[in-house]
Amino acid sequence: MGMFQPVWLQELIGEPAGSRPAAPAEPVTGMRFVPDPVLIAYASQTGVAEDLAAATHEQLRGAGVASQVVDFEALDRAMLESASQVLFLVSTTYDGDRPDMAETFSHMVMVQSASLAQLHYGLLALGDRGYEDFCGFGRTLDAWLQANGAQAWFPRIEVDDEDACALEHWHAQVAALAAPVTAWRADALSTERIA
Ligand SMILES: Cc1cc2nc3c(=O)[nH]c(=O)nc-3n(C[C@H](O)[C@H](O)[C@H](O)COP(=O)(O)O)c2cc1C
Repeated sequence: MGMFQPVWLQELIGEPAGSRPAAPAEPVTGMRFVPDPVLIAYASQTGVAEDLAAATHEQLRGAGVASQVVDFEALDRAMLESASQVLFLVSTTYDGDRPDMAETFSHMVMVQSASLAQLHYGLLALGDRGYEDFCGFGRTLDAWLQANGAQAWFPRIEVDDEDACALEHWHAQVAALAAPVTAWRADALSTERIA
């Protein structure tokens, strides 16, 4: 085979190991929302995750991204299997347990498998390092999502006692996901003006 293979052929036949320098690992997809509405799902015991879900909803509204807030009481497998992008905000209570509003979801949905290969998500896990099982429910939920094929946009963000840095990191990640949407809309608008 000559040196100048078309790219599609190189991809088809592959290349011997070590024939080109290792490329940096790339995420499965870009860090961006697609133009579907974003589902914001929260599980909260004392209201912190609920308030953060509302703040995230406002943030997306400001960025021109449609979103819908739902609590874990209303969340079911069918909703997740038909969603393309979800932001989860969940706390841990009792001894590393889920909030009460996530009880049915835990017992009915998380004990089974689901088809979540189409799902991209971000997860904010609220907890307190003073408890033995830090962010227990957030970690269990994350493991279940991944085991069922869902793809995280970024590693789970864990929040110790409402730590401001971790919360800033969450909002920055949401802004990064929304930025291309905002840029795309601005671009479409300017194209319309020119036309
Ligand atoms: C009774 C009680 C039990 C808790 N148990 C845990 C726990 O096991 N692990 C943990 O990481 N955080 C635990 N926390 C901390 C909460 O997860 C944290 O305060 C969180 O911000 C609460 O969010 P929420 O208001 O949305 O429920 C507990 C808090 C309370 C009041």
